[in-house]
Amino acid sequence: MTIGPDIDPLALALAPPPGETPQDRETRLQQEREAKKRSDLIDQELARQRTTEKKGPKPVKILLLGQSESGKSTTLKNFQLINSPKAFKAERASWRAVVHLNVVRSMRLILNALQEAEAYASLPEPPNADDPVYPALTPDLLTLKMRLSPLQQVEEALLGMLTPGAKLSKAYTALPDDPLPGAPQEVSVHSATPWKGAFNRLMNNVRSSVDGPEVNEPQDSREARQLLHACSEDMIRLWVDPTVKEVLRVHRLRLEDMAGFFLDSIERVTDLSYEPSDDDILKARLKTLGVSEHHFNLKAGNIVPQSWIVYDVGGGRQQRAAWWVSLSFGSLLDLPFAACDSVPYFDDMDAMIFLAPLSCFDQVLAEDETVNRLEDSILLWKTIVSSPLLKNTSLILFLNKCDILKAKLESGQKFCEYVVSYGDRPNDFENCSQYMKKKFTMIAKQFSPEPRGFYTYFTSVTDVQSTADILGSVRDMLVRQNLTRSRLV
Ligand SMILES: Nc1nc2c(ncn2[C@@H]2O[C@H](COP(=O)(O)OP(=O)(O)OP(=O)(O)O)[C@@H](O)[C@H]2O)c(=O)[nH]1
Ligand SMILES: [Mg+2]
Repeated sequence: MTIGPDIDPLALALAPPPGETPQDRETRLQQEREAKKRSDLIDQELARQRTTEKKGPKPVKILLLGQSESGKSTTLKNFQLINSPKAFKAERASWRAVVHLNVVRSMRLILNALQEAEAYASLPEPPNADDPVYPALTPDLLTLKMRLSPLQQVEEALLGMLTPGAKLSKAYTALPDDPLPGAPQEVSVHSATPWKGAFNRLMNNVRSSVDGPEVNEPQDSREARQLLHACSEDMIRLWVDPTVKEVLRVHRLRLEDMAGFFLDSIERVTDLSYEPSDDDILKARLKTLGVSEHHFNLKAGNIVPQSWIVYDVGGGRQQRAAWWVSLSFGSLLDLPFAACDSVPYFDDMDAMIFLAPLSCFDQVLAEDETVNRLEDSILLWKTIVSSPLLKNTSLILFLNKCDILKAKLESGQKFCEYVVSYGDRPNDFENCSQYMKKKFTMIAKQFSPEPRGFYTYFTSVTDVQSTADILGSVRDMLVRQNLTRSRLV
């Protein structure tokens, strides 16, 4: 057959074969229907791939876990410092307010201890044998105490500016052995409250000038800083006073071991031109409530930037109750306090960084003074590694606060008095830290439902450089892990 100009080749190709029987026709139509179905499926798959490519590859998800004050938010700050330095810098004004709140809280703890010493002194009867014996307060100290009363006003003003959602956590009152009603509490902020944004917006119109660092600063903020600056000398006098040191010793309050300690830098941090350094920001303490997610674009070597999401949670006892719900039911977002705008699931995490502060071997929980902090960390670790929901999540263990552990051991604090199983091994950092590493590793091996990636680091996450190195190797390891997983898929 020849094809002439009046013959459509397509119609010819689609035409039924000559001499087709009804049965042949049915078979042919059936085959055509199946071919169409296959073609539609391929089209759908291509469309899905195009959408996924537009959205970019699946982000790497990391969950930060650990008890309160273990260093989760400080680790997050390191992520921000490395990966979003501009945003980190832009938030300095907010962190300055937190540093100031930390100073005020330390001061109020001292004033509270002085109050107790005064109350004991005024008792008509001599105290019982096991009552604390406080030194007599000098008239000079009583005057200082009175002169520092405006600090409460500073605290209220700073809190009010940071966010109406910020509140004084009840947790602090449980710290001293016998807390007085009205003891200064720890400042916390709910992760649902965009506190840094709110404060920065307040400061938005602030511009630098030769007259002062921030001429358009809101009046409340300026007044709070001026008041704190005016109290600076009195605060220093109070902090270095030998009677105060003795009162604190009797009160068993070591402020220098507490989170957010800035009393050795009062003059610097209350200066009117003070800008917090990176180290100050890492040291500043703000208790986390709820869950928050933070997005980063990370670049490793020649690999295209990868999107990472880091989840920070509150580690207090009450906050943890919610983790258990998540470990049982999956979603963090179902929790009443969650602040995430997408739905994060524990079982969808690529890795979990668990922070166990080794230095807390001689401390008890703020929420329950019958519980040793290190023991609490070990139990928490056991529960988390046993969770079936996290069985595919790589475990990254940060044995944290190594700087404080070293200092404590060097000052003669005995590890074996608190960790009895440590026995008569040497009381030095090398041996104590390796002992704890073995303990945590054994639990991970024994209680993990399935074999999984497990990496341990000795950390001091307030140290910017060493933490940057560690987070760099965590990043490389997760990039490799993801590549291996995608090849396997
Ligand atoms: N010296 C020292 N201080 C640390 C270290 N890690 C954290 N800190 C300090 O410990 C305090 C508590 O750290 P955070 O990161 O706020 O603790 P968190 O785990 O987020 O606590 P919650 O929000 O209550 O769950 C902060 O003042 C930190 O500066 C460390 O390795 N060394
Ligand atoms: Mg936190």
